[in-house]
Amino acid sequence: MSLLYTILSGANLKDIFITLLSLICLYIIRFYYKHFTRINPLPGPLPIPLIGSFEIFKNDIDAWFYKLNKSCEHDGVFELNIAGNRQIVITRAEYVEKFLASNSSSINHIMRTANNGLLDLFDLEKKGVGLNHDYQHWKFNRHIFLQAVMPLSSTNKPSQYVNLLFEEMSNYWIDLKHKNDDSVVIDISTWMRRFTSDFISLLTTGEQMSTINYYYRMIKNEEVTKEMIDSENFIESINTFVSDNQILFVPKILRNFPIIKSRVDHMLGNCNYFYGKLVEIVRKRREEMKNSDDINKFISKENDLLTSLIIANTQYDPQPQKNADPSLLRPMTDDEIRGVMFDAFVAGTDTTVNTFCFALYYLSHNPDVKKKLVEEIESVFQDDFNRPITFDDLEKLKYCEAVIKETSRVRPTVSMVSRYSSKSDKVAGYEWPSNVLFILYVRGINTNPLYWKDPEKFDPERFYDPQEIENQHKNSFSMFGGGPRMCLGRKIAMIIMKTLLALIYRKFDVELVDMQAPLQVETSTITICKELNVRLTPRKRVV
Ligand code: HEM
Repeated sequence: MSLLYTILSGANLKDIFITLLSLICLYIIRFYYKHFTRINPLPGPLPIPLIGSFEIFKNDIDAWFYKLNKSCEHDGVFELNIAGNRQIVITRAEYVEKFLASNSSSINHIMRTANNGLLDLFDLEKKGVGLNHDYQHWKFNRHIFLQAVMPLSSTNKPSQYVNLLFEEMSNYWIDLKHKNDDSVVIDISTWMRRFTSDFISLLTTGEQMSTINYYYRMIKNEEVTKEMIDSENFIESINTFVSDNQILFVPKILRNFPIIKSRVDHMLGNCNYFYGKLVEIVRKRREEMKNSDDINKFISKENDLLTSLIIANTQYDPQPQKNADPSLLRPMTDDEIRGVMFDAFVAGTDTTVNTFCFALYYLSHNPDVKKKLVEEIESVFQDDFNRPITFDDLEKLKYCEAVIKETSRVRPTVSMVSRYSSKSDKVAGYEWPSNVLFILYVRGINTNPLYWKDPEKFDPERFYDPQEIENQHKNSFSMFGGGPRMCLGRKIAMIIMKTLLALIYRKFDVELVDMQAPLQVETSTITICKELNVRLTPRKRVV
């Protein structure tokens, strides 16, 4: 330090300027030297030092990927540079087996990111599941999360919650309709964001937040309680995290650059608030359990996620694991539970909202598909259009499931899945060293004409007609990823979306307010439906 001071104090401004300029030039020369001598050069835009491509500052990264994918003519692999990191983008089904298989071939690519960004600053490097970069911690958290969530996925509970919340929400919609008009116009994406937050809250804690109620009261200009405001702030913090989480991957060296610093600081404040709330919830439940005079009531496979996480590997665990790896057999700490709860809220809310909104959009643009869906719903519920939808009903809603899958094919909410290699490996026909970031461009594969006829056409028969299902190319469709990092909430997500689609089309005629308007989307790590205005008209027989 003192040497630097001596040099600087003896130098004039011009010398400092020349030195700085020389250093920058050297850095640029080194950057491009490394770029042009890189291993396995692939087509892709020329990167800018430190930044990579300016497109990362745009709101819809997916639109950029989609365009690049087309211009690379479906060669199956191209490359990009984002924030100084080289990324190999895969768009062929044949090449993704290595990452998405459930066998040992995917073990070389188990991490999701390079971890040269700010994960540790946000205390995510060793926490939770989704962004966890520490193999042992990830394995433990994933094991316990899976153990807690899977039993719930085969009970009636998730459908019950959807029925309950839909009843509340649809009553508000009916109340909001104009007196002289039968219908109501709403931005369904805003309502559904609250719906899924209230749902995940019920699923994880057994307690409902009040965000649907808050939103209704805001529209009606009615008084809101402190509890409602707290719920709203809580979901606001989830939205902030989801919409700006690319900031976690900014290289450490850029952390204090002017615009980046304010975004990082804002996100830090947001995460601290979010973590604080979650820890509060965990501690409160522990306290309730400790003070309960009947601890046995907590020993159930139908527990909410939080209770299951607390009792996992304790004497109260209803499904003690005997043969598992010993490192997986300890109880979780409060901080670990907080990390997993964080994942449930972040990974479970926006993904589901957006897939649901996209389904409404495509159904409105495809009246024949909508007709077939409504016919299926009518055939399952016959004349009883008001009874709650059960887990058993969902089994019969096969076309409904095909609609959801087709929606995710043409417009996946998670359009990119990443993997970071820990060992050298052959991928997409090239030999790669370790520490390479691969992006499986799901939307590119899902709409690749090599595997799909008329790929842009919305046609749920692809997932309904047994012949079409039989002819599907392996790995040509992925909605929930695959292999050891496959989505942990996939079963619950399907339950929510099927129940919701059946409930809404059973009760309302759903139309887009503006059929000419394109989908309003924005992609950070997931594709978000920013707004979707629909007109809901109660179906005659149920009013
Ligand atoms: C339509 C709804 C959903 C979609 C499309 C979706 C999609 C995905 C995808 C593509 C991944 C990455 C998988 C991979 O890397 O191979 C993922 C991971 C994950 N999802 Fe979901 N998801 C949805 C709903 C949910 C829900 C409701 C939950 C929780 C209740 C959830 C929890 C998770 C978790 C914890 C991970 C991280 C797994 C890991 O890294 O090991 N997801 N999801």
